[in-house]
Amino acid sequence: MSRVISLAVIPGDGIGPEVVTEGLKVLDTVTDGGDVAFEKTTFSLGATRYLETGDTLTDDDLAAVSRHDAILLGAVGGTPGDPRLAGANIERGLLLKLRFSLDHYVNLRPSVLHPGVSSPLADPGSIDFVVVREGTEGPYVGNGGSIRQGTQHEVANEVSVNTAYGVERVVRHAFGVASARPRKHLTLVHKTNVLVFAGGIWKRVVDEVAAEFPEVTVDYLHVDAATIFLVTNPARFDVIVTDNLFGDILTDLAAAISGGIGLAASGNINPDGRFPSMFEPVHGSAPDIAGKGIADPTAAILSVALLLDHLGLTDAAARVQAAVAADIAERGEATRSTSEIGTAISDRIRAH
Ligand SMILES: NC(=O)C1=CN([C@@H]2O[C@H](COP(=O)(O)OP(=O)(O)OC[C@H]3O[C@@H](n4cnc5c(N)ncnc54)[C@H](O)[C@@H]3O)[C@@H](O)[C@H]2O)C=CC1
Ligand SMILES: CC(C)CC(=O)C(=O)O
Ligand SMILES: [Mg+2]
Repeated sequence: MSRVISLAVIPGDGIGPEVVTEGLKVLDTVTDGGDVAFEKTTFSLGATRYLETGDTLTDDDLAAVSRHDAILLGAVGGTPGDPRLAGANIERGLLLKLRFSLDHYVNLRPSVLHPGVSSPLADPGSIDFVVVREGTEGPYVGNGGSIRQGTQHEVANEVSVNTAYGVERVVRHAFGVASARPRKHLTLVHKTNVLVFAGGIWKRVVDEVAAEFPEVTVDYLHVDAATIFLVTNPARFDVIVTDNLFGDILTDLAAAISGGIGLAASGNINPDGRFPSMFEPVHGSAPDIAGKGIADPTAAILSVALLLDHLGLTDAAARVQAAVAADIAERGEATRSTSEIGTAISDRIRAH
């Protein structure tokens, strides 16, 4: 064995553990007999753990997770509105704390309409784009507050933070992604007509960095118009760069048009390599279907492919992607369980 990779596994809540099981099944298959071994440590973190212990992500948890080469996460969070979780804020206290502490400033979310997948769009054309979502700033940083809370005179704010440092590094990364793709096109999505300060910095930085990438063509869309074109002409997109909030929303829409949220994978990347990057499906813990064995594990499996690619294991990543594409192509209308899908994809990898 020439290389050992330490992997922190955070199955999380709801369907998280169900889809992570299938992701690991595929990871074990694709690395079986090779010269790379994954040494996995499972971390019990999430709403379930919070309800049992009152802990969300302690300093010790964070330090322990950080010591790994990479992280695979299922999903965290309980049923929206569950009063027992009202004070916990699992999403901010766990998921965002991980992304911020590990400096995951690139949130990479590819969307591809695979052959055989039915899109809700009448005429989707070709869908093959990647959203580069900023991962450590924007309105998600917790820069807000409320006065007179709970009264009729309450005033609440949630301020979007956009630093020149933070915007520039993610924009430069997005140009690099665009430059490496055949179409070499980048679309900035924001709302510069109204959010003049936040939008202004994004527009200025994109214009400046564009000069370093003359091979990349650039355009701009307001986020509301971007939602129109994602539905009417998704083929126009190659790389989208946008802030944390717009990227969150647009990537659920991107998933929906390209076959569903069960297929959408993502990577929270620390490009500098100072911290482990974290790979996870775009979807959440889906409490409405948890425990039924019907969640689609494909997004988690494709997240494993992104993880392998990030670690430089490009052959293994390509084998997982090919097996997923083949499985999707032959899916048809048949209903299979979460485990059956994971096993079918593993079997395809083994057979090739
Ligand atoms: N990265 C994470 O850990 C995320 C966590 N959340 C949390 O997850 C919980 C539920 O959030 P929701 O807004 O309901 O979003 P969700 O993504 O969990 O579910 C939205 C809809 O998509 C369906 N769905 C999701 N994943 C699926 C899969 N793999 N196969 C088939 N159907 C799937 C669900 O059944 C539901 O109908 C909340 O606590 C939320 O905060 C939400 C998004 C991301
Ligand atoms: C807690 C949220 C930021 C999670 C989410 O919806 C996402 O990252 O897509
Ligand atoms: Mg989201």
